[in-house]
Parts: sequence; C-alpha cells; structure tokens
Amino acid sequence: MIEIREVSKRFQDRQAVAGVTLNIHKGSIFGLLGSNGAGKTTLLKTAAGIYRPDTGTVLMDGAPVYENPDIKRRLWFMPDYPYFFPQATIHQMARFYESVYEGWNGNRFRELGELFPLDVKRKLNRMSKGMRQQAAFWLALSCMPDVLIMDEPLDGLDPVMRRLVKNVLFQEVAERGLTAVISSHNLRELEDLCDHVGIMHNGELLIEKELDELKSDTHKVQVAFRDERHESAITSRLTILHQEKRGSVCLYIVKGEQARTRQAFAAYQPYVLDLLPLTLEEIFIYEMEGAGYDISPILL
Ligand SMILES: Nc1ncnc2c1ncn2[C@@H]1O[C@H](COP(=O)(O)OP(=O)(O)OP(=O)(O)O)[C@@H](O)[C@H]1O
Repeated sequence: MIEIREVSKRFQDRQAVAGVTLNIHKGSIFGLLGSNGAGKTTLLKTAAGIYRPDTGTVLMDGAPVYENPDIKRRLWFMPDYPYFFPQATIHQMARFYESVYEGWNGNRFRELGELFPLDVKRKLNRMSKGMRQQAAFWLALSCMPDVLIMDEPLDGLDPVMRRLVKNVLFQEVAERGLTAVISSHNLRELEDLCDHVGIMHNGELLIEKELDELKSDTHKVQVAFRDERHESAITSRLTILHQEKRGSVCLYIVKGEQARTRQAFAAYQPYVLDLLPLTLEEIFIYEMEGAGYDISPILL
C-alpha cells in the first residue's frame, strides 16, 4: 500500500502540492485528475520518491519511499515524456533494465512483444511519441514493478493502443496484484479503467472516492409532484446536490441509498417517479459544484 500523509511541496513562490493525504491500496488502479498546474505531476513524482516532500511523508508498505533503494526497485515512475538513452533501441534498453532491475522478466518481455508492433532494433529517438509511449509500457511492465506510477501515459496512444494498454494493466492487476496510479485530464478516459479516482485543484486533493461507492450513492430523480409545495419539502428530507425544473417535471440529484431515496419521494405519491443512474462525469460535476468548483476543464 502507498500512504501519502500530509504531503506538501513548494517551488519558489508556487505551492504545487498542499497537504495531500491519500491511501492507495494494493491491486488498485487509482486515477488522478485535475486541470493544468493542479499539482498532479508533482504529487506523482513525490509519491515515486523523485521529489522530497517539504512536509509530510510517503510510505510504501510502511517504509519511506524517498532515498530508499529497496522500495525504488519495486516502484516504477513513467513520465509523460518517456526518457531513453540517446541513440538506444528497445533491445538495448531491455538489456540495460535486465542488468539493473532484479524483477526483469525476459518471458514477459517476449510476451508483450507479441502485442506491441514495434521493431526492437529501431532507435527510440526515431519513433513517434505514441510509439515511444508503447515502448515505455513494454519495458516498464517487463520489470514487473509492484507499483506503476504513470503521468498522462495514454495521451499519445491511438484508440487501439489505449484499449490494449488498459487490458494489459487489468491483466497485471488481476494476475499479480499490480498497483497502478495514473494521471489524466480526462474523466471519461479513466472511468472504465480505475477503481478509485481523485481530483486535484490548486495543489489540494478535493475529492477521493471509490467509483462503485460513488455510483451506488448518487441518483438522478425525475418526479412530477401532485402539489408544488412538495418540491421544497423533499429537500429537508434528503441530501440534494442539484435541483432543477423542466415544465412540471422536477429533476433532483440526490446523494444517499437508492431505496431510501425512492421511499422519500414515493411518500408524496407523485404522478411520475423515476430513478436514473448517473454517469461518473455527472456525479463529479455535481459533487464539485457542491464544493464550489468548476471541473469543466477536465471533462474535455
Ligand atoms: N520544477 C518546477 N519548478 C518550479 N515550479 C514548478 C516545477 N514543477 C511544477 N511547478 C509548478 O507547480 C505547479 C504544479 O505543477 P504540476 O506539473 O505538478 O501540475 P500538473 O497538474 O501535473 O499540470 P499539467 O496537467 O499541466 O501537467 C505549477 O504551478 C507549476 O508551474
């Protein structure tokens, strides 16, 4: 497990990360969202032990990550622009990692080679951004890290490769309990990949939730009441995140258990009562609206 405890990091006059606390469990895929400059990269680099936090600590299985070679052998950070040695080919990078990473697995490297359509003898600096990103995944996963921290790894990949990489990550999580942390600007991109999601803004972690919990806990209710007074009466009985009216039909976004929500509305014997599921995007919009933030930049 990764424990990020009260971590802050400042660059000159800029507070990049401000008191973030977060636990990421083994075998979890955690998605970190946020607008430009929110502090995602800084938090991920601190979590990976690349930056020393100004205050707070990052622990992996109870041991500090910063300047801890034993932990670094089990943790891999994939930057948004993967770095390779100048002039190196995939084959040469593979030989290098094999010599320095205990976890290097030649069989896994060959297996993944069947999936990524790349020439191992071609120089990486002649490849496109998306091809280099594929190579970075291939090499990283061949080192069999326990934790893989990725900064916007899907951005340069085409849709087929995105799907492939997502499937490989699912497989790694299911078969050997990989823990993955992935940052992105796009909520929709992360929706089908992650089990937990956090949103950063101005260095702070505004929301951190399990997706299933979020989805089962928030409902859209369409209702036509018999009496207009019921429209405001219901608000004192439930946690309403959002409310609007279209003609005679009222729309409520309600937080809470489904049966209890239905029961509360049904008590007024409305003409129409429908409970509808929300997309993750809608849930975040309403949650963030409730917290006073505009998250449209990460909805793309
Ligand atoms: N090395 C650095 N020196 C000075 N300021 C930095 C440095 N790295 C980041 N910052 C500042 O810290 C803040 C957070 O940056 P960070 O790169 O962590 O954000 P981000 O959420 O990853 O952004 P983006 O989505 O644009 O990649 C920004 O204001 C940035 O200018």
